[in-house]
Amino acid sequence: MDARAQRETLITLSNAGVTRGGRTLVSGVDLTIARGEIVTLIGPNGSGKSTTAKLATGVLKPSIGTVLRKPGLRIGYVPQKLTIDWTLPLTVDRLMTLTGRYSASEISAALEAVGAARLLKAAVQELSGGEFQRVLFARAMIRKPDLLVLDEPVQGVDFSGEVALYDLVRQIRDTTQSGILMISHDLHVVMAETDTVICLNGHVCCRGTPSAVKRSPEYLKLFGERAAGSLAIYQHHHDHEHHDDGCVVAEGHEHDDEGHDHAGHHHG
Ligand SMILES: Nc1ncnc2c1ncn2[C@@H]1O[C@H](COP(=O)(O)OP(=O)(O)OP(=O)(O)O)[C@@H](O)[C@H]1O
Repeated sequence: MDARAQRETLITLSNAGVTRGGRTLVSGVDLTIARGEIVTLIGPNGSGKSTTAKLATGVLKPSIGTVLRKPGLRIGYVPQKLTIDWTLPLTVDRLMTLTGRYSASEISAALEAVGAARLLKAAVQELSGGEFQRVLFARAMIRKPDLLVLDEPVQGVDFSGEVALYDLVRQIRDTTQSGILMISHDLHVVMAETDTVICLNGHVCCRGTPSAVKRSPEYLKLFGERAAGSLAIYQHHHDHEHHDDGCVVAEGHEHDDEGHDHAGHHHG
């Protein structure tokens, strides 16, 4: 069965907007997120990205328009910043239980799923930027969310770490079929797998696939001619198939147990 054809819509914003004290923070946002879909919000500082994400998650109520969420929608949130008392010792397994009660096996499985199993007993203060982001992903995923909201998932991470984190986002999308709403605060990278980029500037400036947005006159007008170079699209050319067990299907072979050569992936 075609998974795309039966994708369940998780959230629908129709002409949604927020006003505060007579000021419009964002308006006219139409947006849907379905299961297995990646939507990325971009735009300059103060353009309404966080406000739009808060409308989607229900943290803010719309002043104008409507926001519909699938009943019982479970949301996992990876924050841009986490307020932690960095002077107190805190291990990763303890961090995982600060906002919910989970069994040791649930915690291990969540860390395993993001490639961070070995960090279980590590001190949060000693993690690298990329390791910390992975732990935050695990903390969001342990709730088995229908929708994962990622507020600037790659900040504080170097380029190879970025590549690894985008790989992880794709893997989470593929394995869990959760919807993903990403906020990119500094426009530098949009995942090529993003189904829809929504470029905000207090309203929806333009929208579409990453490459369509990059070429759109509204986008170029907003960010200038240099913009086309600044919106780097994180490419992942998937030129092979995977078996259910994750093994690569070698061309002309039914199953290749040693077929873990991912030379076909190009990151750039
Ligand atoms: N609770 C609030 N009350 C009043 N104004 C607010 C509130 N929250 C945000 N704003 C204003 O709304 C506008 C949009 O803010 P928002 O945080 O959504 O932007 P953003 O695109 O996420 O920005 P950044 O990239 O800087 O994080 C800004 O001008 C901000 O100052």
